[in-house]
Amino acid sequence: MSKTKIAPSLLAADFGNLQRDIEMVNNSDADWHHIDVMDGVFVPNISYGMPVVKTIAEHATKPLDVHLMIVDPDRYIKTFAELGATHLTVHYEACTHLHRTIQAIKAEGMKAGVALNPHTNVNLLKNIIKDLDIALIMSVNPGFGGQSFIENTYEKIHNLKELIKESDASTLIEVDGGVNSKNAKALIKAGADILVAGSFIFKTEDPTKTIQELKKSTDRWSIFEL
Ligand SMILES: O=C(CO)[C@@H](O)[C@H](O)COP(=O)(O)O
Ligand SMILES: [Fe+2]
Repeated sequence: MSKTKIAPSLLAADFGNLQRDIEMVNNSDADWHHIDVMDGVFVPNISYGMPVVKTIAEHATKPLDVHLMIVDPDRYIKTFAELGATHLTVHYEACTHLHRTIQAIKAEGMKAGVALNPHTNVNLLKNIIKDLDIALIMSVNPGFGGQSFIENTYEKIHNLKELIKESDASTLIEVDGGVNSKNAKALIKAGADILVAGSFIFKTEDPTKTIQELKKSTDRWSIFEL
């Protein structure tokens, strides 16, 4: 099993000190910056738009994992590529022509991901899984940070892992929402490759240390203990 990646979600950062928090992630053991873009239509919240993503991209030194919670994401694929996104994830529930959307993301030189809401069955990815770099399982309803983890996520990850194996695909499984040091081990055991964590990291006194401890544990679990 390869090492689990940690992607702090900047949605939980202090926006009054955004540069400081981006630099904290740059200088930490984290692997990616996770950037949540919400439109107030697909989800009942608006996070931030292009000028903020541009600022994040200017200061970030690690891959930019952009999670689009917007309707009709095709309209903005090129823009996010120009802004510096390295990974672009769209929602299954927001795309009519998902295959075309994934092709368009790849054509812009980005890794392509599809996110599934908690109610969406992982088997719906069967006919596209080989084309996906990432499948993102939402472990809360998208739209807000700081929500409680939904327990049937483990089963969904397990089933998705089976689908990936059966299909001979190399898709990575990302989990997003309510992730912390208590559920991380079981998530990795179920098959998660990337853990997104917002509140658990940014709402602690020393986020750098929280990332360091999470990374140390996940390295140990993914390599030696599972
Ligand atoms: O996409 C989302 C929410 O819609 C996430 O990326 C959250 O930002 C994760 O925050 P926590 O649940 O870890 O606080
Ligand atoms: Fe997210």
